[in-house]
Amino acid sequence: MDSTQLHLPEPALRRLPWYLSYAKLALERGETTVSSTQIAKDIGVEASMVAKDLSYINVTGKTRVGYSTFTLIEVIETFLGFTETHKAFLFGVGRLGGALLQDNGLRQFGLEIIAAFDVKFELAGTNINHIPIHYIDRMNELRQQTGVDIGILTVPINQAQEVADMMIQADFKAIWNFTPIRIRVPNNIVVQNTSIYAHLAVMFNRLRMNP
Ligand SMILES: NC(=O)c1ccc[n+]([C@@H]2O[C@H](COP(=O)([O-])OP(=O)(O)OC[C@H]3O[C@@H](n4cnc5c(N)ncnc54)[C@H](O)[C@@H]3O)[C@@H](O)[C@H]2O)c1
Repeated sequence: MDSTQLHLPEPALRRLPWYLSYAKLALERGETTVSSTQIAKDIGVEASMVAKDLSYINVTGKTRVGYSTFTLIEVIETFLGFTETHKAFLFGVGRLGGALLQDNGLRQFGLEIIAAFDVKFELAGTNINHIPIHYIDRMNELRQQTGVDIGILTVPINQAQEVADMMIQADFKAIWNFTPIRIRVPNNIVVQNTSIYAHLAVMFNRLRMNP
C-alpha cells in the first residue's frame, strides 16, 4: 500500500463498496470495461467524484474506454480487504446474532464467523448455518486455539460492556458493535458501531425535506 492510499478520505472509502457492486454486476452482464460516467449515473454521484475516489487507490481509466472491469473489482476488493478472510467470533445468538450467522453475504465481504457464544445452555452444542455455538465459558480456550481477534457483539444492552471487557481481556483487536451502547475500550482496540436504526432518522429527515 503506498502513501496515497493511506489518505483515502472516509466518505470515499464508504463509496468504494458501491463501485465494487456496480463492477460485479457489469461483469455479470459481460461488460469488460466500465466508465466513471456509467458508475456515477447508476449510483447517483458526480462522475468526477468517482474518478477522484478511484485515483486514490491508483485506478486510472483510459479515455473513452473506461476502467477494466476485472481490474476494478480486483483492486477495490484487495484495497478493502475483501480478498482476505477475517475470522470472527459472535457473542449473543439471539434474533440479530442468529440472523448474522445465517448471512452468507458476510463472507463475500471478507468476514467469516467461525464460532458463536451465548449464555443459554440449550444453545451450546448446536449450530446455525454450520457455525458451532458454544457456552460462553469456552471462549478463551477457542480464542487461543484459533487466534481469532475480531468479535461481533450482539448481546442485550445490559451485557454489552461486560462482554466487551471479556473480549478486551482476551486480547481481541476489533469489536463490531451492534448494541446501541457506546462501549468503552482502550485506544488500541478498533470499535465499529453499526445500527440500522441510525439510518432511519436520516431517511425520516430526508422525507421531511422532500415531501
Ligand atoms: N445495530 C442494529 O441495527 C441492531 C438491530 C437489532 C438489535 N440490535 C441490538 O442487538 C442486541 C441483540 O438484540 P436481539 O434482538 O438479537 O436480542 P436477543 O435477546 O434476541 O438476543 C441476545 C442474545 O444474547 C445472549 N446473551 C445474553 N448475555 C450474554 C452474554 N453475557 N454473553 C453471550 N451471550 C449473551 C442471550 O442469551 C440471547 O441469546 C441488542 O443490544 C439490540 O439492542 C441492534
